[in-house]
Amino acid sequence: MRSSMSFILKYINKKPWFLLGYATLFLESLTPIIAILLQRDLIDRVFIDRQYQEFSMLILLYSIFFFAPKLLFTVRRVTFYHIGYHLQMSLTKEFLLKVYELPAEIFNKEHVGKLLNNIRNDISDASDVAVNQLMSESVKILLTIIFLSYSIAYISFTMFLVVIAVSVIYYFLLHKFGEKTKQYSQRVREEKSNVSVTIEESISAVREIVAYNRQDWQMKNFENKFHCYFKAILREGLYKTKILFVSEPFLYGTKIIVILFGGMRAISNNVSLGAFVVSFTLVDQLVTELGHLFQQGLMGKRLVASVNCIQSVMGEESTEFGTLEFDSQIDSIQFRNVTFRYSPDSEPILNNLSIDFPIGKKVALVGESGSGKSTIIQLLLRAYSPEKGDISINGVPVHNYGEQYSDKISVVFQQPHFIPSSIKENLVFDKVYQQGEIETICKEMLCHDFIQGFPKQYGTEVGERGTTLSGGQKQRLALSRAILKNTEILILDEATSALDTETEYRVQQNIDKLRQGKTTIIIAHRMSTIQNADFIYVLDKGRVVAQGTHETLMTESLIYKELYTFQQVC
Ligand SMILES: Nc1ncnc2c1ncn2[C@@H]1O[C@H](COP(=O)(O)OP(=O)(O)OP(=O)(O)O)[C@@H](O)[C@H]1O
Repeated sequence: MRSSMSFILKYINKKPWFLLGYATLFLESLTPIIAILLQRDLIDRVFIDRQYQEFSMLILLYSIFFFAPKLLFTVRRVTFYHIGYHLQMSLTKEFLLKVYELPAEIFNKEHVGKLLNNIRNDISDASDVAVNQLMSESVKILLTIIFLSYSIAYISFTMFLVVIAVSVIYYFLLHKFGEKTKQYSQRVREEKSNVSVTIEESISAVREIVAYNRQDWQMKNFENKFHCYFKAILREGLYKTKILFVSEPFLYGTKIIVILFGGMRAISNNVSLGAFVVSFTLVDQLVTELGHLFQQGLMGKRLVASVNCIQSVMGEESTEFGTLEFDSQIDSIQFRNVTFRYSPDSEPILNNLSIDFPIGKKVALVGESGSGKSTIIQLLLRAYSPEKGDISINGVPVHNYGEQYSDKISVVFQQPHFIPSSIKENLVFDKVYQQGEIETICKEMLCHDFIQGFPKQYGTEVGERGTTLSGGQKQRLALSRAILKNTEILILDEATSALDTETEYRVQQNIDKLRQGKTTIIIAHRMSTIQNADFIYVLDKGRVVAQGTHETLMTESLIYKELYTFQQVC
């Protein structure tokens, strides 16, 4: 638990707030005990010794010390919530930054739903348990236990020894039950995460599920996952009940011992009636607080489980990029003898592949589905590293460049993503462009008219994944975004596949005009899209099998000719 706490502490940036929090917490722990101790004077001096003149003063003091903790509790809560929310925010930010740095293969292993679950549940759970429970509530309980023990020792040392014995036994119980509790908690987390993943998938694939009438199958799938989650919760609950079965009788047994022991001493006049009543109240309170501390100990195990889940992502190795400045113009893009596979036990996708992308030209990659075209793009975007060979720009391995690398390349995929914000925001991101500049590009990409057709025009909100737009509209918007960025390299990976042939032709013409003299790499199954490229690479099973212009390939490459003629026939 110590390592989990030190992990959390790294992200707390509101340390001065602790001062206020702990000052109120100190007073909040002390004041109720003073209120209890005042009861002894109330009984012994007012009721037994009949000093009635002290009655009103003692009642006033009692009321103050009785009500003060309620006020202090509110101040403490607000203070620690403040710390907790800031912790949650900085931890989430760090988590997201880490996700951006992760190598692409993580997203194959770790489901996006799982990552979302980390953000939604584990981070908020860890922040809440660490700050509001362990740093606040546990410290308050510990302080209360110390004050109570001191007060008990002051009244009766023998009772204090009983209390010590109870504490020691509690400590061993916690040790015995703690590890198992952590395991049950972890299991609940995993099952909950599986349920989240299933829900996330059900919603993302809603169209396919309805179209294929798979609702019942999906519900069954969800039921199975939920059943496992429920079973995990049940097991955790049963275990918690088992803990209560052991700890509760032990608590009540202690109270009975104190009544017996204290009562006998009061009967034999060894302690005053007031001292007996107060010491019993103190012990009663102490035993309750020990029970709370025990629960906090189990909470600590919950924290460890949450932190473990967060660390499983935060602990992953980030993709290592260099820091090399990238100010110069691009004059070469080379793949040299590149071999690549997605996982060590699978077949290579690219086989000793060498490509020189001509600079300032429109270059196309064609080949059958699965021949490795998109993989080449992923490697150029540095999402993966090759197993063998080099990928370099201006003779420097691409991984050596720093952040400026991404300013050199823009990319449009077949299914572009948008942030839930306005069309304009999605076009510019954090860059500043004149409205006229944006509109000119949008006109060229044939999306200005449909944007103007929306009631809020460029201020129209697009939902997550651009749900308010059609497939073709999304692609044209994504093209505008990329063209606006005006990078030295533009990659279009099936970027116009959702457009009808005529619109695609017009958009392509305009891209060619705007990208004159700049490097554009294009992948498309529709041969008419790539036909006018300056240079075409034909791929087959991860190798370049032919290269040249459309005219030369039609005479020299059987594969290319077949791809072309087949589409003409269809
Ligand atoms: N993330 C991935 N993890 C594992 N295998 C992958 C991954 N992406 C692609 N592959 C595999 O790599 C091979 C090449 O895929 P790639 O997407 O590069 O081909 P492509 O030529 O672009 O195909 P298409 O024209 O259908 O888009 C395929 O066999 C595919 O199954």
